[in-house]
Formats: sequence, C-alpha cells, structure tokens
Amino acid sequence: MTELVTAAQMRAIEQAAIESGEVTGLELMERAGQGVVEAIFEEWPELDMEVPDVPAASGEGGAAPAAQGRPPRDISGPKKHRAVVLCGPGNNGGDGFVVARLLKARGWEVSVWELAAPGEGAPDAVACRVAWLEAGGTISTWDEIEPLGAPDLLVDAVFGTGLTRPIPVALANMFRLFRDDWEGAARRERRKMRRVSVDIPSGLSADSGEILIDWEDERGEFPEGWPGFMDWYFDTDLTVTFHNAKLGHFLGAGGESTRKLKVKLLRGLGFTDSPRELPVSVEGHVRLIEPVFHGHRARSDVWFSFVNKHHGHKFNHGHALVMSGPPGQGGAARLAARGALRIGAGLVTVGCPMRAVTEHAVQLTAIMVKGLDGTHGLGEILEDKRITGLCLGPGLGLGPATADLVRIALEAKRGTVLDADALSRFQRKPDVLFDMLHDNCVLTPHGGEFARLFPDLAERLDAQENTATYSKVDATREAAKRAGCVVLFKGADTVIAAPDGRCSINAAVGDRAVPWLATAGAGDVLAGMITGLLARGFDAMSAAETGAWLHVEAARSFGPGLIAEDLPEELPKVFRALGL
Ligand SMILES: NC(=O)C1=CN([C@@H]2O[C@H](COP(=O)(O)OP(=O)(O)OC[C@H]3O[C@@H](n4cnc5c(N)ncnc54)[C@H](OP(=O)(O)O)[C@@H]3O)[C@@H](O)[C@H]2O)[C@@H](O)CC1
Ligand SMILES: [K+]
Repeated sequence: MTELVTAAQMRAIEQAAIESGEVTGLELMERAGQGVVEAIFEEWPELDMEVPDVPAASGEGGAAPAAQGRPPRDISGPKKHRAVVLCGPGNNGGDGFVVARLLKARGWEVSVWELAAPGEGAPDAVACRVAWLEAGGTISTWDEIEPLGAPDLLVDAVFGTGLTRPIPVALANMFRLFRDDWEGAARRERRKMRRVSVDIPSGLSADSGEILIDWEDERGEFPEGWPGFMDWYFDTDLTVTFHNAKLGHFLGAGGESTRKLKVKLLRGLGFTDSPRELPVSVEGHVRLIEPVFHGHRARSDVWFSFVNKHHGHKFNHGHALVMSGPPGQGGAARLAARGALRIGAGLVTVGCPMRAVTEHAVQLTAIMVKGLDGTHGLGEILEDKRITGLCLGPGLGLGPATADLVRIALEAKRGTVLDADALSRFQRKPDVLFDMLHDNCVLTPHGGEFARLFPDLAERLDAQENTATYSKVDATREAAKRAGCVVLFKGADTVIAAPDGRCSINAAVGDRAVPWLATAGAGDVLAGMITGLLARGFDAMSAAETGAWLHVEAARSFGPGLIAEDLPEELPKVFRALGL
C-alpha cells in the first residue's frame, strides 16, 4: 500500500529534510519543478519534440490560397510549443516559475500569469521568480488577458497544499474565462491544450479533497448558465504531486478531478527511491489500497493476504452465515451469500425465518438454507463453533426482531458484518449498538446509514464542505473509535478505519473509476464478500480492505452493464489476473 499524507504531514516531512541539512527549500522547489517537467514529457512524449516546420503558403499541401476568399495564414517558419503557466502567491507558484524557466530553456514559448507576486513569506518562490526574470521571462498580471496564441500546455501552479481558505468565486470565474479563451484558440489553431496541475488542482483542499471556494463572496457573481466550477477548472489532465500523494487526491471532489496522478520523488528527503515509507514519523497516516509491484508482476495486497491464508489454513476456509428477513425480501441476503462463497468461504448458509425457506431453497444450490426459529434459532445455530463469519443487514427488515438478532449475533463474538437494516435499526439508539460491538466487527454504512448512526459527524462533514479541512477520513476514524470496531464508509472514496487509528482508502477514481458499480445490490455483495473473508480468518481490517478492493476490481473487470449478480461471478477472473 502507498502512504498518503495531509498538507501538515507533508510540511513536517519537508521541514525535517531541510533541518537535516541535506537539502534546502530552494533545492526542493527546483526538484519539484523538474519533476513536473519530467512528468509532462513522460505523459506526452510528443511535446518533447520540436513542432515540425510547416511549408510556406505556396505549393502543395500549403494553406488555402487567398483566391478562395480567406487571407493566407502566416504559417511559415519554425513553430514552437507554447505554455501558459498560472502562478499563485505561495510556493506552488514558485514551482510554476521553475517549470516556466525549464520549458523556456528547452525552446518553448512561455507566458507566465501571476495572481500576486510572492511575498516575504515565500522566499524560495521569490528566488524562483527572479530566476525566471533573469532568464528573460516576462510576467503578466491577471487583469491583462491578452491571449498569446494557443498554448499546448496550461500549467496550474496557483494554489497547492497551502490553500486553507476558500477562494472568491470571482477568481474562479476568471480562471474559467482564461481557460475557455485558450482552449478556443487552441482549437482554432488545431493544437491540443493539455492541462497540468502542480501538486493538486488549485482550489482543492489537500486534506479533504473538497473544493475551497467561497460561493457567497460579495465580489463574485454567477454568470448566466454557469456550468459549475468542476466543469472547467479542476478537470485537469494530469496532476503531478511530490513525494507522497495527498488525501485530497482521492477524497471527494479531489478524487473525481484527479484523473491522472503522478508522484515525483524529491530525493534528499532522508531516503531515496520509495514513496511507500515515510522518512519521519508521521502520526496517523492513511494508506491507499492498491497493487504493489513485486519483481516484474503487479501484485496486490490482496494477493499476499490470500497466499498467506492458503499456506496457513489450507483446509480451513470457514463457514459464513448470512441472515435473511421475511419472504419476498431475500434477494439481498442471497447476493451477500454468493459474495461470501465466491470469495472463498468453505461453506455458506442463508439463515431465514421458517416461512422463507421455500423461497430460498428454490433459488440456491451450493449455498445451504436453514430455517431458524427467530432469535432462539440463531442462538442455537451459533452453538456450532465452525460458523466463523456472520452477516446481518441486507434485506433483514427494520422490525424489532432485527435488533434482537444483532444482539445474539454479537454475543457470539464471531467475525460479523453489519450492513443496511442492521445499522438503520439502531438509528434512535446508536449507543445501544456501540455497547455490543466487538473488535471483530465491520460496519459498512453508505452516506445515509452513516448519518443515522453518527449524526454529529455527518453534520460536521456536511457543514465543512467547501470551507475547511475536516475530511471523510477524520469522520470515519472518529466513527470507528466510537463504535469500537472497523467502519467502512462507502463511496467512490471508500474510507476504512479501525478504532486504533489505522485507516485506508479504497479509491475508485481516476482510471479506476467504476460508475457502473452504483447498482442495486452491489452493497449487499460487498457485505457478503467481507463476511466470507472474516469466515476465512481474516482480521476485521484486512477483511474490509481486501473485500472493498476486490469489489471494485470485479466491477472493473466486468465493465459497464454490470448488475449485482455479476460481481461474485467475476471474482474468479480477478483472482486469475492476480495470479492466485
Ligand atoms: N512540501 C514540500 O515538500 C514541497 C512543497 N512545494 C510546493 O509548495 C506548495 C505549498 O506552498 P505554500 O505552503 O506556500 O502554499 P500554496 O499552496 O502555494 O498556497 C498558499 C498561498 O496562497 C495564498 N492564499 C491562500 N488562500 C487564498 C485565497 N483564498 N485567495 C488568495 N490567496 C490565497 C496564501 O496566502 P496567505 O494565506 O499566506 O496569506 C499563500 O500565499 C506545495 O503545494 C508545492 O507545490 C515544493 O516547492 C517543494 C517541496
Ligand atoms: K496547483
């Protein structure tokens, strides 16, 4: 897994490196700018070549002759690549000046637009600005919108990790006008304008991924037909960050807008070539669940977990029990049961009221059905210690019986997933649930269920939107602590936290986005997959992480058109691709 950091943690890392004497702030800025330029040419190698000379207007293949009514365009002479670099007043802007200078040194035509000159608070940025001017560069200010001609590259170095207060909507609007102008010019000149953000798309919080924009700023105005901030500015093609990715690249709007992310190492920060370990003790860091590279094969954390399980417990794959509600509502439990079976639980049973047995029996083959006589029946079946995983919630119903079933299940102290109705049933008295939970449980709420169990945290999260830095990570961590068990807060930015502060993100964003996973029953399958892993002996955190990761991989592997039933059936293909 890769470690993600907050803005404060990144500053601490940077500070520690500078204090160690290994590197100066200015050197770091130079390396950051170099990293951005490297990333640009890695991503678009065609930009590293000179634009070919176009033959003069006369002769074959030249421009349309004037006789056809259009004046001949002056397309003679060598064409250079063009870049516009937008620089802000802090160190992110400083990185922008380095990028501008390095591109100019490679023969590019570069224009720099400056929001405000860096002040005393950012001496390294001041130095890089001076170096840009000494290299013959010029600087325009934001009230001079004189298009220089279509750029091939728009570099966003306005705000980075230092943005802590919202930007006025008027400023955001100005960005949009600039961008539209340049994009239009690029289209007219048949160039393609690529957009690159330095560190993080400007205006996003590096901690929460929220858009920090002050919609109510009195200087701002909403133009007619305003398409929304996201539509234009943050939709960058490439984001280049340094040393470690930040939480804001994966959470909230940050996840949606960070389409492609490259992490560039700033050597000299106390270690050399791996962003996976942090050089100084960084309290409370968050891990991104993702494939790791082992030799020449991409293998995932999941791969290692499975291999370990195969070696350690070869003949013991556990028995998962999925509880179902009344007749006519059994589909969700059957989906969960199928997920548990496909992920490798040795046995899976659907436990249901006697009157629902027939409904299940006609639909299930490899999965067993057991009619249970209410809470008493559940207690009885749980005397069988070979049942190692329990799932309650999908289709269980919101009646009083649900609370009793949850109580009996939790008293049995097996690996237990509570989802859907098993969470919502405790809306009025979440503390009653929290008192019963143990450390081998996983709660899997979506946004609505989270708000029912943790209303104050959900409110805080909503209230902070667009203005500050309380993030889904903070809320999930607090929830896990309060509940005393693992909480998996669903979304494209699924956050998983344990009561001891461990936290990870399963991001289905960027090139891992699976919008087709938002389909009825997908959550039930996830609950079942995690249950299957608990039954196999995974601890709660690993089961939640592994289940969430495989759930997205199954959706990616299947592709659009997916329905919930497809998810378990796709797992064997995912396992094969992982080399399991
Ligand atoms: N960490 C590392 O290892 C390295 C970090 N590096 C780079 O440094 C970046 C962080 O730099 P940073 O801390 O100077 O902050 P930055 O993101 O430029 O923005 C803050 C500026 O914007 C201003 N401002 C804020 N809000 C505003 C508003 N609403 N409207 C208008 N202005 C507003 C704010 O003003 P202030 O709040 O101080 O008054 C301040 O001037 C980081 O992202 C990376 O690119 C690399 O160079 C080297 C290695
Ligand atoms: K930026």
